[in-house]
Parts: sequence; structure tokens; C-alpha cells
Amino acid sequence: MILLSDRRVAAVPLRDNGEPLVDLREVSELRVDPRLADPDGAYAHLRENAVDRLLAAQRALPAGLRLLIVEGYRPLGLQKTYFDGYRDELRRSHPDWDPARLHVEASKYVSPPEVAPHSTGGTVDLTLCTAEGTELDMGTLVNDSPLASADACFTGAPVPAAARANRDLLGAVLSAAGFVNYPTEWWHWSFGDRYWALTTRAPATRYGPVDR
Ligand SMILES: C[C@@H](N)C(=O)N[C@H](C)C(=O)O
Ligand SMILES: [Zn+2]
Repeated sequence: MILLSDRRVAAVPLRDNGEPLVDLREVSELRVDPRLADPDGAYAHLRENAVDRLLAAQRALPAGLRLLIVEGYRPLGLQKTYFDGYRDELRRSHPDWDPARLHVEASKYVSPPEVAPHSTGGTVDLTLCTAEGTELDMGTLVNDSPLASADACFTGAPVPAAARANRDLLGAVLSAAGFVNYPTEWWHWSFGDRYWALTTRAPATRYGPVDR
């Protein structure tokens, strides 16, 4: 498993094709969950081509199922707050870990800001729901940490059969649409960022960090 703290991720050359960010709340086919809403609506934005790919993924779902978008674009300042906060939580629960170990372990749940996928606007956290908006059982909640879920948030973790089927379905439609999963988080799917470029062997990113 390649973690976001791996130096190969940071070594991917940055390019940006200039695609605009689209407000998902204005895309009628997509359902956006407000649990992480910020006053500026940053969380509901994604790059144009990533949105097209989400629509393709949703069209591939069985009748009656929808994607439920939890978070897209994340400003770099917020990324740093999340990373430092989780690393400090790990430090309190594992006082024996040195700074290098803390950095690696924290990257299983939050990206180091210097390679932050969400800050490119190409990466999205999402789950499956019914047409009425009821979330499907995925074995953990979106954003359950490795610490809180005893690693059940890892995409390949042993979870009950219904949750496994739902994770596999989400993975099948998003992979077919060109997204790449972060294997420690079943809900986190990249397009165009450094992790995506490394995994797909693209020569460079499609999207660099944006300051919205
Ligand atoms: C914090 C979690 N929702 C998340 O987005 N993690 C990934 C690895 C990230 O920070 O990009
Ligand atoms: Zn994410």
C-alpha cells in the first residue's frame, strides 16, 4: 500500500490544466450532503472533468442508488488544521511514537498538506445512498479514522457481507470512471492529483493545488 506520506507521491511533477471548479450544489443530478459545509461552500466544489466522471459513475449504479457527496475541494489551510489535529491525537494515544512515525501514521487518515489531494479540487469523499437519501451500510461511517474504527475504514478491511458488497459497488463504478481509491479510506477517491498520477503512471498531475 502506498501512503500519501510516501516520497514517491511528492515526487510526481505538478501540472494544472486550468479547469474551473464547479459547484456541485448546482448539478441537479448529484446529491451533496451538508455535514462538512463551510460558509463559503468550498466543500461542494470539484473540477469540471471530475464532475463529469462522477456523473458517469452514478449512471452506472443500479436503479434506485445514488452517490452522496460529502467533501470535494478543501482549502490548504483547512488541510493543515486536519493533519496537525489528527497527528496530535495520535501523539496523545501513542506517546512512544517518534515524529517520523507520527507523520506516516497520520497520513493513513489525513494527507500531509504538501501533497493534499482535496486541495486540487479533483478528489472527493463520497458514499452511496438510496434515491431518498438514506446512506447504505459501508461498515463504518464516512471519515471514521483508523484509530476510531480499528482500521475497519481501510477499503479492504474485513466487514460484514452487505457492507463489503456496497464498498465493492462504489469502487467498481468509480474505478471505471477513472478515479483511484486511497486504500486506507473506502470513501476517498482521487482524480488528477499526485496520488492519482502515481497510481495510474501519468507523467504529471492534471490538477495542482488551487487557492479558491
Ligand atoms: C480526513 C479525510 N476525510 C481525508 O480526506 N483524508 C485524505 C487522506 C486527505 O486528507 O486527503
Ligand atoms: Zn478524502
